[in-house]
Amino acid sequence: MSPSKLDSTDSFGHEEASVSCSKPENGCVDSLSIFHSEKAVEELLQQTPVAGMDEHLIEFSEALRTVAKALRRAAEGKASAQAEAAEWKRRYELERTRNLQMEQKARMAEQFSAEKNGDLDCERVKNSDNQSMLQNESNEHSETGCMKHGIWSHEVLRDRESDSNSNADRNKIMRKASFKLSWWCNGENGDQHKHDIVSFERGNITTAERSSKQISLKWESDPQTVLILTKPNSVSVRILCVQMVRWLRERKKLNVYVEPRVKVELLAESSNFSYVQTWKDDSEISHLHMKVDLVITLGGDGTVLWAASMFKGPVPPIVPFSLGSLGFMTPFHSEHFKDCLDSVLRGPISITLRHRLLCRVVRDAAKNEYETEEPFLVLNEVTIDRGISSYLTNLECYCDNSFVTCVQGDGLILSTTSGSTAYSLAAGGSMVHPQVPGILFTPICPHSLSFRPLILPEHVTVRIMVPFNSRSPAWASFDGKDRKLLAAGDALLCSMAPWPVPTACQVDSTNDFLRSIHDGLHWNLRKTQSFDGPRDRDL
Ligand SMILES: NC(=O)c1ccc[n+]([C@@H]2O[C@H](COP(=O)([O-])OP(=O)(O)OC[C@H]3O[C@@H](n4cnc5c(N)ncnc54)[C@H](O)[C@@H]3O)[C@@H](O)[C@H]2O)c1
Ligand SMILES: Nc1ncnc2c1ncn2[C@@H]1O[C@H](COP(=O)(O)OP(=O)(O)OP(=O)(O)O)[C@@H](O)[C@H]1O
Repeated sequence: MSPSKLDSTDSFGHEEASVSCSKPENGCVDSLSIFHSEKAVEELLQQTPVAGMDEHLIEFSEALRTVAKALRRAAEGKASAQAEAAEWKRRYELERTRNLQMEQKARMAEQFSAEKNGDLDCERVKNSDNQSMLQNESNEHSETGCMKHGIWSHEVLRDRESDSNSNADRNKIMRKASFKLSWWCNGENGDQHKHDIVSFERGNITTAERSSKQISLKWESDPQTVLILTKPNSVSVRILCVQMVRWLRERKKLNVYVEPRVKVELLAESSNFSYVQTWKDDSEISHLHMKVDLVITLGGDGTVLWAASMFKGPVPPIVPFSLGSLGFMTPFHSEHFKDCLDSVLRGPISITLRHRLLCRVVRDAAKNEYETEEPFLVLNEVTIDRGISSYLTNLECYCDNSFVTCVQGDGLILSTTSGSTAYSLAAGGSMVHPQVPGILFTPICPHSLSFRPLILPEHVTVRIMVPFNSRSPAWASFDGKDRKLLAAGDALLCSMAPWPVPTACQVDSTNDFLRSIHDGLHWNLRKTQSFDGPRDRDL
């Protein structure tokens, strides 16, 4: 610190009044020194005025007092901003730790499940009559378990489910079909499984793992249970659902789950549908991912969003049939449903791993109790907008701990790459291949000429905060649903979720994406220029 000193001695030889104002190294004045300065001015003014004292000295002292007050206010403001920043940093660290823990938990659960299944298999090999079948399985497992031929992960998800109401079913083992995933990249052969993302050998930086790979799913045991989700209030969907349920049960011998509403519709059609399974209360939905091998959606993109929203953790592969108007994420045609499902059930199939965003609302009022509201998982986007308010939205945006910008406009969209062709596109964002991991940062009608959309990397946490000086609250909505009020001081934290949504492809993820932007959006449709006309003859 280097104190700057203002000394004055009046012309009558009075005692020297010393007003010191200390200045820290970062150039900001600290509040303690300002307090001393102000006190010194106060003391100076309280001294009995000496006859004939220069009026200028009084004016000067008044001015000095005003300056000291202003400096004190500034320092107080800074201190409170620093305290707030520290608080947010703490919350950010908490969020990061929580995400890491969640990922770790998921990994451990996977490992545990794989180990458990390994044990289960061994026991069954010993005990079961059907030894040969299990022997084959166990051979397959050991092969995939060691990541041969660039194939990752053998995931056998099984759970033992005993139904207490039925003796016959008591010992029934409900099996989830196991599958393996593999992926490839142009130019790579058997060497995909380097785990270093970036290697630095002999001074050359090379990347081994890139995220946009075509992923292929191969069943290791036959799928047995299918969940069908349908768009409500559609006659064509209802008719197709009836045909599909029958075919899956009678021809494919599969267990079929539907939503309670659909079960009622099916029973109204025929009492033969009593074999169709459903759930009684919503808490059972959280266990669905352990029972279901495959999810089929009959509807448009909204039905795919609906299906994804039902799974708050891992999502089984989804086969989306198109019965909507646009169908960006629904590549399968309902007319050919038998052929499509035959080939999906047989495998292998290309899948698109659609990344989701994990969004958490943090209330200012809940500063000290971090665990407040249930997080949301979105497949398309989270939108923060002005709702019914006619004022500009004012949103402070941070990426990890760095300030990004202040959005003044109708709002902001934080989108996945799958959502890049939805609301974000309408707001001027770029279209991005769904397998590119990243967070799109797209303003809605910003009142600024230079606010271009951004794409942020996958590993960041974005924080959107409604500042205290905002004229109105903001509203957050998740895939166009569940609106939440964000009052001044509240914030929304958003990061990449560990559970993507695997959707089956018609061809592969790139082909399907390009088909969608051509057929669905008529992207870059223009009449081809004719050959006749002027041309560069001399080049
Ligand atoms: N101005 C806009 O474009 C706008 C406004 C509000 C919401 N939306 C989108 O609607 C979505 C909710 O869909 P919904 O079906 O429940 O509502 P909805 O019935 O209002 O349909 C919205 C439209 O967006 C299309 N869509 C949805 N996801 C898409 C995607 N990933 N790529 C391309 N198109 C997509 C749907 O096919 C549908 O035509 C939101 O997540 C949001 O992205 C768009
Ligand atoms: N199983 C379901 N239960 C409740 N609501 C659903 C279900 N499936 C879809 N929805 C909702 O119904 C609405 C319309 O669905 P969807 O987008 O699939 O049909 P669409 O509008 O005809 O298709 P498109 O969007 O392609 O034109 C969406 O808001 C979606 O959230």
